[in-house]
Amino acid sequence: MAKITLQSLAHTYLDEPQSPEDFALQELNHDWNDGEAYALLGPSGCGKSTLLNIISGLLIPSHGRVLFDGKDVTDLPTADRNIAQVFQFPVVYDTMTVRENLAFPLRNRGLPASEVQDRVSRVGDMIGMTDVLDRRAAGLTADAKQKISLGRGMVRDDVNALLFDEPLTVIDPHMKWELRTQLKKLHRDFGHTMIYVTHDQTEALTFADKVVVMYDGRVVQMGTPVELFERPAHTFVGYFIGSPGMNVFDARIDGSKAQIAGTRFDLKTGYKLNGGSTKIGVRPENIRLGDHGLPARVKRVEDVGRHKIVRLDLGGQEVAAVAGEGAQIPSGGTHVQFVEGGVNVYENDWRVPPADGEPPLEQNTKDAA
Ligand SMILES: Nc1ncnc2c1ncn2[C@@H]1O[C@H](COP(=O)(O)OP(=O)(O)OP(=O)(O)O)[C@@H](O)[C@H]1O
Repeated sequence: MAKITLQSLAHTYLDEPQSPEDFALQELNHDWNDGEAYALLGPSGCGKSTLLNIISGLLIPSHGRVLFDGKDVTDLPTADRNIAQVFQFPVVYDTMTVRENLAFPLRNRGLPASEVQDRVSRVGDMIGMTDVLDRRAAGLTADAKQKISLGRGMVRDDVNALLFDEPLTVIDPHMKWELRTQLKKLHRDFGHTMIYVTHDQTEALTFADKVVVMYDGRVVQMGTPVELFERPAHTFVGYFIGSPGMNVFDARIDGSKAQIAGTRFDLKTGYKLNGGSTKIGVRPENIRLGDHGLPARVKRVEDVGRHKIVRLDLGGQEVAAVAGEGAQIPSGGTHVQFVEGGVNVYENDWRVPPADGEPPLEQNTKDAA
């Protein structure tokens, strides 16, 4: 396995870029640690495939370098990077059996027959295809063929990295869950460096140690699922992660005092700001309804099983709050309060940490007084 370093990496598909908007990938500098599982998450067109293709060698970046364990591989073709890749759609040899397909990357490298057999039966089990190992791939469904592709990607344990580009798109929902669990187990057992591209937050958050969130050609945050949830570095991360996403309010902030829709309140901690546009982000899970706080009006209540989502109007801004299954929701006028530690402050859409430092993350969910 290898540590992957991206040095001043950027990419434009244009020959003569005129402005930052002409870049599909804005400049980034990152280390992807050896043995960690990363998810690359973001909406369509944000640059995920561009970045993955640069790492895999399918695309030579217009700017910057890619290093594997300190060795510059920027100009090396995919075949010389010693990586395994699984794409959105199956790549299998139809004339071969499932077993031969799975064994192919191992035989190619001259592994002894007994080792090939061992690994193939283990991977066959992992993808739920033990019973059909001796069937030809030609007659199988697209779903089954994609499982073979996944298995082939996972069968070698000597690759620098395993790269997945939306590999579960054609898999049925139950098997998706199963395969994700298996991929996680594979990572625990073998410690591959894995990069998994997806636009599905559930997939990203359940699979990865670290999630890399991309937006508009930029990496806006690289963090653990808890960090992304509790401290979104950019308002986009707050909005994109979570269901519903984070509420983002236009706010005036002066030291430790804030004002939303004409009502002032105490943030309990100060923020050093530089005169940019300021916002406050609060997760729906960190909003309580009651007799005190910011005046709001209940617009509707959505019952989603284990909890309710309350949609409110706060001075013209829409707010979502999560309430317990049995909670009594007032109709019409009410007040909203923010849970202490559940408030994030943003300037020009980037998070500003409290001036006196961050409290530990696990203490972040105490109820407000
Ligand atoms: N071969 C290409 N030539 C020109 N522009 C491209 C090319 N491939 C991608 N782009 C552009 O680069 C930007 C990033 O695309 P990319 O495919 O990397 O995004 P993505 O996040 O992987 O999207 P998706 O999830 O839809 O695959 C988009 O604006 C896209 O139109």
